[in-house]
Amino acid sequence: MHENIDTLIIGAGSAGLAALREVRKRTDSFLIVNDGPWGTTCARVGCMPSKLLIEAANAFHRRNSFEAFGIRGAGQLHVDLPAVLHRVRSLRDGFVAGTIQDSDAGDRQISGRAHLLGPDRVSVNGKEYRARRIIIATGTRPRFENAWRSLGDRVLTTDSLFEQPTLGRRMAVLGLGAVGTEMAQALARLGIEVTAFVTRRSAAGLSDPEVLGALWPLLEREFAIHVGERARLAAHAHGVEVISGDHRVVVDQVLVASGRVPNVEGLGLDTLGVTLDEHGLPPFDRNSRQVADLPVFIAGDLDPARALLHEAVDEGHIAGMNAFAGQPQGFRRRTALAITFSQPNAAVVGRSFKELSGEDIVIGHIDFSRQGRARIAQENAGLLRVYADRATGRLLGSEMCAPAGEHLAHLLALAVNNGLTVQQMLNMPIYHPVLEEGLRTALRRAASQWSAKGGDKAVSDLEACDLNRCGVMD
Ligand SMILES: Cc1cc2nc3c(=O)[nH]c(=O)nc-3n(C[C@H](O)[C@H](O)[C@H](O)COP(=O)(O)OP(=O)(O)OC[C@H]3O[C@@H](n4cnc5c(N)ncnc54)[C@H](O)[C@@H]3O)c2cc1C
Ligand SMILES: NC(=O)c1ccc[n+]([C@@H]2O[C@H](COP(=O)([O-])OP(=O)(O)OC[C@H]3O[C@@H](n4cnc5c(N)ncnc54)[C@H](O)[C@@H]3O)[C@@H](O)[C@H]2O)c1
Repeated sequence: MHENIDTLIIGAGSAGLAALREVRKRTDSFLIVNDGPWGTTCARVGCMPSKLLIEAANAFHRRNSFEAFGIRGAGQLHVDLPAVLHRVRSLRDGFVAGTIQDSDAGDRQISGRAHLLGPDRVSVNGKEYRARRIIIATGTRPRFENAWRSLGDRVLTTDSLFEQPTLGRRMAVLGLGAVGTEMAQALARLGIEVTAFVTRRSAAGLSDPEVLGALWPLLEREFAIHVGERARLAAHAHGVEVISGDHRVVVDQVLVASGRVPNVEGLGLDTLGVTLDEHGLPPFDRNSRQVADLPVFIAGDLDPARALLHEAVDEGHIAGMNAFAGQPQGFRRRTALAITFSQPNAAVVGRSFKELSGEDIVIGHIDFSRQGRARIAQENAGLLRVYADRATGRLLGSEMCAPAGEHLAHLLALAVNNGLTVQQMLNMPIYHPVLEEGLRTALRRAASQWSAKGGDKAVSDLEACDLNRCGVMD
């Protein structure tokens, strides 16, 4: 026995729920299937609880600049970790409840693990469904070695970190991608003695060695970083021993942040009749999300190319729309934008330094250690670099670790998205005193390289115009 439906969505994360919004506009004959807890990775164990922890950590960290501001008594403050974690969960639960409520599909949502039986057949909880269209959005899970399970709650991932009633005094963090960088700094700022283990000198997804070179010592000022062999974990009388080559550290708990793996096991992608790649994924078009020429679409982090919330949501919408299009359409994707919420914020906008390698580019920079507004706020650290095409002056990308970098990165993304040149960016008004003046310095330095005279002062931000026709006051 089987049931016929029009559309079946596998996975109710941010991508699956975005697809659901499109599907509901087009048919009532749908089913969304989710394995495990509802409420999305982002709200439950990802973006939201991590930012909640970071905000608490940064609030406490601000006490370190109080003396400089002339505010005394900061030494009296202390962190109540159970209270911090309670607030994280409490607000997080509200975000999760909102997500569940907004996406409620009544009896057309079921809990269970879906297995494909072919491009139009899916089994869930022992029942077979035949669907005209299938959207697969099963996301990822933290990379975790089976051997570590015996160490119980001493080895955490972001799936379990925020559920802890409290945390140990000493923690190791494996990996300094976005998760590791954000969490290592936040835990250190909450007073935990953190040692990060990495296999190579890289952090926060930065590819520009100068920007990484600016961020690295700032991180090292807050927690120890060991670069070496892949870390091994062993039970120890006083916790867990983390071993990397000759380097050994005993900690109370370990946070594994060494990446995420796509949820493809047991999904039955091999029944689609197409060749799977080394990650177990079928061939699909990144702009239309269609798998080969099948009525099957892929969305979200399952495809690791752009494993970020706004991209997962875009992909869900694209998949949902294209599932009903006679001829699936390719959508122009947004300018790349990735922000790691360390302090200073690390960000990559547009094309990264690595992606531009070998191209004829002009680079402008600003070192925030002497930037006015950053000094006023006692946040004067970091480096921002902009990359522009030498031939056209168009801004191509940027990498940074900068105070309020999250906002500067959005401004730059808007410019890259709209194909603006460095000179066009310099035409925008910039207030005083703001951090954007730092960005302007970087742009001016880039612009000065097109000037015959060279040097910062050779460039005017305003384009010359006929005095009779422009610059007239109303
Ligand atoms: C700690 C952390 C912090 C993050 N912070 C940010 C951030 O600040 N900004 C940002 O942009 N991004 C952030 N991200 C990334 C963001 O969370 C993801 O891009 C997003 O959640 C991906 O959504 P998704 O729908 O692809 O996957 P998910 O939300 O994981 O949804 C997939 C769903 O499919 C289910 N599933 C799996 N297999 C099956 C099956 N066989 N049958 C049925 N259901 C199945 C899963 O259980 C899950 O519920 C963060 C991630 C983490 C881990
Ligand atoms: N602010 C944000 O937008 C944000 C925050 C967190 C996560 N995310 C997203 O979630 C996804 C997962 O992030 P992530 O940081 O877990 O993964 P990641 O793949 O970005 O980083 C993992 C890092 O761990 C290193 N590593 C791998 N094995 C290791 C080992 N054995 N020991 C030490 N280091 C090891 C890798 O070289 C890599 O640098 C990413 O796609 C990221 O974009 C985004």
